[in-house]
Amino acid sequence: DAETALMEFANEIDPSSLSLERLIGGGEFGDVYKGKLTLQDGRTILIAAKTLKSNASEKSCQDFFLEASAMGQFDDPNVIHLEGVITKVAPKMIVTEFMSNGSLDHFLKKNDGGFTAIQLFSMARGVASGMKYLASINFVHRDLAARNILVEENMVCKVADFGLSRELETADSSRGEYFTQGGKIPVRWTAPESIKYRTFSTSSDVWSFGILLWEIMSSAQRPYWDWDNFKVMERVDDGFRLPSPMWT
Ligand SMILES: NC(=O)c1cccc(Nc2nccc(Nc3c(Cl)ccc4c3OCO4)n2)c1
Repeated sequence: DAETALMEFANEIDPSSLSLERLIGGGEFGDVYKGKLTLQDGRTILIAAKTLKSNASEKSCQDFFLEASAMGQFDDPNVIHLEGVITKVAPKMIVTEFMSNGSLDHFLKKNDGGFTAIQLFSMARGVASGMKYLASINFVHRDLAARNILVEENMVCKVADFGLSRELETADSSRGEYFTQGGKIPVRWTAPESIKYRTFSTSSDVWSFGILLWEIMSSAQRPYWDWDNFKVMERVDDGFRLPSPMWT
């Protein structure tokens, strides 16, 4: 199960080496804090710690540790780095490197129009590089969007938030598809075949990357604007595609 997998891919952090400073976000499973971690070599690094609510369901606990065990297997400069987990005392935590500029959608909105084309392309390239790495190890993200990309002090972008990602379980390796049992699908970012047949693949992640590029070039406007999800699905099925954002 997820906790067994976790032990193989994640360090158990001694809670006494961790200090939490401020709340930086809230999520489905719990809150995210900025903090400091003292490493075994004595160095102190900035970290982010995602906590698991004490009243979390068994499924939430499994999903929480699935995300951590996924991150623990990754090793790429454009994929968020897992420092470790706390599982032996409450609250359970996932601890990662700290990305000081937060999520890409907020970063783009906050700096609306303030970036050069080179800066925007550099952010896009970083995401593409992280996703190329994930595809090379057969990981399908399934929720690639600007909200799930984190931005470092030097504007380096890293793929994060693997709550929906799954290792490719390919019945038919030539097609490399993952079948999902159910659960919410982020319609505006999801490929038509994934919505229709609930099949996800590296190809469907590429579709999501295209929507993310539109977000980058439009200062994180909402894809398809104020259309409801049914109109998005219907019009995309009919061949509609997002227009190039106006970029002066
Ligand atoms: N500057 C800010 O105010 C700020 C706001 C939001 C996030 C971060 N930064 C930030 N840095 C790293 C990770 C996260 N969030 C996150 C994710 Cl997405 C997945 C799993 C996990 C996380 O933290 C520990 O485990 N966040 C910084």
